Amino acid sequence: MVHKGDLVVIGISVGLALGILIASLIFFGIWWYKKRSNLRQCSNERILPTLPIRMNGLGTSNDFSASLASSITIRGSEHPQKSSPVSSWWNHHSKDQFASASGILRYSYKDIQKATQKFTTVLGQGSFGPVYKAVMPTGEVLAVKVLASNSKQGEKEFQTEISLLGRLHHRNLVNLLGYCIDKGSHMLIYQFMSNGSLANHLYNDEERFLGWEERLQIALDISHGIEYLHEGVADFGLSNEEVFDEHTSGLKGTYGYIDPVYVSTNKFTVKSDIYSFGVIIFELITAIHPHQNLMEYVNLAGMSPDGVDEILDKKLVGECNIEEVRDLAAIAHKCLQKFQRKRPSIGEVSQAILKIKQRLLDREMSKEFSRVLSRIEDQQMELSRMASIKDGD
Ligand SMILES: Nc1ncnc2c1ncn2[C@@H]1O[C@H](COP(=O)(O)OP(=O)(O)OP(=O)(O)O)[C@@H](O)[C@H]1O
Repeated sequence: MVHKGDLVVIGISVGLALGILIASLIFFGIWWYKKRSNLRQCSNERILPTLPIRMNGLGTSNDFSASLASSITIRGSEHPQKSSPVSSWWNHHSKDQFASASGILRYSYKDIQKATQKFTTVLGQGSFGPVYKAVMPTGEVLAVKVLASNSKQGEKEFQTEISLLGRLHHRNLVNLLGYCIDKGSHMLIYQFMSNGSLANHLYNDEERFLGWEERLQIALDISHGIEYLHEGVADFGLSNEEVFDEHTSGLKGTYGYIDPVYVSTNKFTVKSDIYSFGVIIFELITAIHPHQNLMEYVNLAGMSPDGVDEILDKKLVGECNIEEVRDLAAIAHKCLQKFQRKRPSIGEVSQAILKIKQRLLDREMSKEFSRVLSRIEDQQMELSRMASIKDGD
């Protein structure tokens, strides 16, 4: 026989046990949900790594720079900016402006509009859109590439690309410093190259003349820049296989430099860059622009081993070693091979250019050595002449 009092005690006990069970379930549920969110956040961070903010010009020291293929800008004596003015500028702006996807700066449309004087300071035009000079309130000078407005790329996709581009650091590549995605515009913000483009130096008579040794060095620097992109950035997924195709990217590149295989197949590979580089090497040798029938001249010159002598830049005639010119032309011809598999890798191109450069340096050294020797001989003759005069006395 169960008493009424016992029933009450049992009821309370069961109620308490149920309450504790439900509370534990709720607590466990919240804990489990938080853990899941943290995990998701961690995996997102792995995809979009947060990088330290870089200041313009820091860590770069080289004379010439190249971005992929035809984008060749000559680096001048940019002085590294001290971090303090940038930091103080930072303090004067709202934090939202700098919400960065990858550690590089995010600029507002308004700031870029002001810095480019309402987009009137055009530096040049590339296949992705116009490039403007921007002077920031700190005095910092930047180059702003405004991407074509028909881009359907979403903010997240754009930021993912920025985070990849922001991880590229090489002394022969122009640094990406920031970006702007605002009012439907997509912009990339680069370190400003005060010496302008290679084309400017080759085709503008008012610019300083580029000697043979400098041109060889430029070819080598470009080669090293491309080598970093092709072989030094392992986690970028760039390989001998297709890099991207027309369906996702659209046909891009400047007429005259684009690999005909890419045009006909829409498949872009590292060998397409090799082709573009071949065109640039011939520009360095001939100072003929691709739009001025460069390829016709090159094809004619390719018919004989010394054919390049006929198309050598007139300013270089008598100013350089013709064997070195022919060797560089031979490398460029290989880069322009019709079949991509016959084109050399960028590593092979760098090695071949390096060999020419080494020969040039050896030649310079032996010239200097003979100069010193002949000076010593002159001095010896002068000494013995003086000695014979003294003996005569
Ligand atoms: N960082 C920079 N500093 C100074 N001038 C620049 C800079 N970047 C680009 N320019 C100028 O803008 C022009 C266009 O550059 P952009 O990189 O858009 O295209 P490109 O290299 O000429 O061709 P492509 O679009 O085929 O790569 C260059 O030729 C150069 O004159």
